[in-house]
Amino acid sequence: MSNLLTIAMPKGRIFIEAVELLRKAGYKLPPEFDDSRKLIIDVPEEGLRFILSKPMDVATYVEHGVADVGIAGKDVLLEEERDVYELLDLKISYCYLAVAGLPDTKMNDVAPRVATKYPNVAEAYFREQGEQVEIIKLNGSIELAPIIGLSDRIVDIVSTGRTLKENGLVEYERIKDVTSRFVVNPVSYRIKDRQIDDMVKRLSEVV
Ligand SMILES: Nc1ncnc2c1ncn2[C@@H]1O[C@H](COP(=O)(O)OP(=O)(O)OP(=O)(O)O)[C@@H](O)[C@H]1O
Ligand SMILES: O=P(O)(O)OC[C@H]1O[C@H](OP(=O)(O)OP(=O)(O)O)[C@H](O)[C@@H]1O
Repeated sequence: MSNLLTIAMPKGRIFIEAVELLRKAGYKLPPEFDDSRKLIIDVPEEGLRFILSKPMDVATYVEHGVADVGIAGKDVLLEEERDVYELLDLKISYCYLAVAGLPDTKMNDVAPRVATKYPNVAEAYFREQGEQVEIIKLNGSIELAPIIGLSDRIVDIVSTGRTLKENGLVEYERIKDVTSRFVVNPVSYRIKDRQIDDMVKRLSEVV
């Protein structure tokens, strides 16, 4: 195991906010963070190794211990239920999970279909509502599904609401608020408790 604390960072929209937060917490991160294609960036002066992964994969790296800690969306943690400790709500990348569809439509009585990138979240939500639905897993552009007749409803992320609006869809129910969380591998937390507690403390002072 490396002496550096390895942190799995989500590429994409959370990345910029997460880097900003770390800098606010006093970590000196080199300019290569802001414009790089590198997937592993060591910052030995801070005792840190960053690995840059797809947002959906952060908790996988942390669960397997190849990253000690990570920053992951609550949506991903709800969907995947990984064996990681969620130590801090970083309160960045705010959005929420919602059920949406075409306006003024009812779900099909027979085998209603729900398209989503979050099959487990959607399944659990409709089960709780006592509705049996067929889940159709998509990987993006979820809003297409009801428009072209692939599904009756979608379960997806809403932030500004612009994507729903511009595609003529409306929100039916709000499922869960989502922000990014600081997650930790349980074994790393035992072995590198001092480094991890220090990071949690510094981050919690700036969230
Ligand atoms: N519109 C949004 N506004 C704010 N936060 C969002 C939004 N969409 C997603 N998020 C949050 O950001 C995380 C990463 O979303 P992003 O769209 O960058 O990932 P992705 O769709 O998995 O990546 P990619 O588009 O590269 O496949 C999500 O897990 C969620 O927590
Ligand atoms: O309410 P808004 O501010 O419009 O944001 C919501 C949109 O953002 C996300 O999509 P993303 O941009 O990640 O694209 P994707 O379709 O590839 O998932 C999400 O899946 C919605 O489509």
